[in-house]
Amino acid sequence: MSLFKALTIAGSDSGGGAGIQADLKTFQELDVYGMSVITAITAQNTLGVHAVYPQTVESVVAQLKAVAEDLKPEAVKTGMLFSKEIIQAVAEQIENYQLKNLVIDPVMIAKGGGQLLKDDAIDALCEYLLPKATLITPNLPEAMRIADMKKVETITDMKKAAKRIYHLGVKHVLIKGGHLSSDQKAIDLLYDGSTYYSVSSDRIDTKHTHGTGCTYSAAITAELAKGNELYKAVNKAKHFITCAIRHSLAIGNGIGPTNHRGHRIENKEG
Ligand SMILES: Nc1ncnc2c1ncn2[C@@H]1O[C@H](COP(=O)(O)OP(=O)(O)OP(=O)(O)O)[C@@H](O)[C@H]1O
Ligand SMILES: Cc1ncc(COP(=O)(O)O)c(N)n1
Repeated sequence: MSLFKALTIAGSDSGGGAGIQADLKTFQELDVYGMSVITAITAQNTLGVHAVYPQTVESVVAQLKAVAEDLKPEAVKTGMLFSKEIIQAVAEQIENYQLKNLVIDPVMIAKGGGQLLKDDAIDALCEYLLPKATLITPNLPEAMRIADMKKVETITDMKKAAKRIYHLGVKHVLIKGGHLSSDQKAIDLLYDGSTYYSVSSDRIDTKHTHGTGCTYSAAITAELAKGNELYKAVNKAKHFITCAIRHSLAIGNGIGPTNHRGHRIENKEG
């Protein structure tokens, strides 16, 4: 049996619910061998981000070279990238090693508060990384910033933002609807430059949604690593994240994490 490999380039969440930790748990659950390049260490728990310690560009490049030269991932995702210097270095190495199936989760602000991408880094993300990517997965506030719109709050806004982001050079845009009003389903909108696809689930009534975006983009990356085409990978990942939210964990005193074993519980695998 083939063993597929996926790489996450992201920040560490000491609380284990988001970032590198969520990504590696997701890869493991989906039977994909996981590797990591750590861009920043955060001191974080369910209540928020206490401190951010960015890695040097030298450290990020060394980690990426070590993985790319030996282990050769079939798919790669980026999460917290923090600065324009790190973004530029990551983009150069992705080009250098011709890494394919690139998924960008443009993480900006943590759910509990805490800036994970500097304001002056958004332009670098658009200029250097988007043209190399198979998919970008912004939530509504991130879509608003990247599309340079005043608001993204409705499905109509999401369609307009997706088109604007597509024209920055990325192959597909998936705008996540977790932040839509709470009486609406959890509708995500996928756009490939010609057609809009709705990827939807019932909205689950829980406050424990720490790491939903990281887990979702990691699941898409794992499914791409296994050779699934994009639309199928997104649909499989939507099932994975919905199970993870339905069985999310009420641990800590704030916003608890999703449960990466949720899909097993629903399949009665224990
Ligand atoms: N309450 C919910 N019930 C069901 N699905 C949800 C809920 N909240 C979010 N989702 C889904 O979870 C996925 C992640 O979307 P979301 O908008 O929460 O991302 P995000 O804000 O980037 O997450 P985070 O910043 O917490 O990592 C999407 O598929 C979204 O529709
Ligand atoms: C290292 C890291 N990466 C990403 C997130 C976003 O996740 P959330 O918005 O659920 O806090 C985070 N909190 N920490």
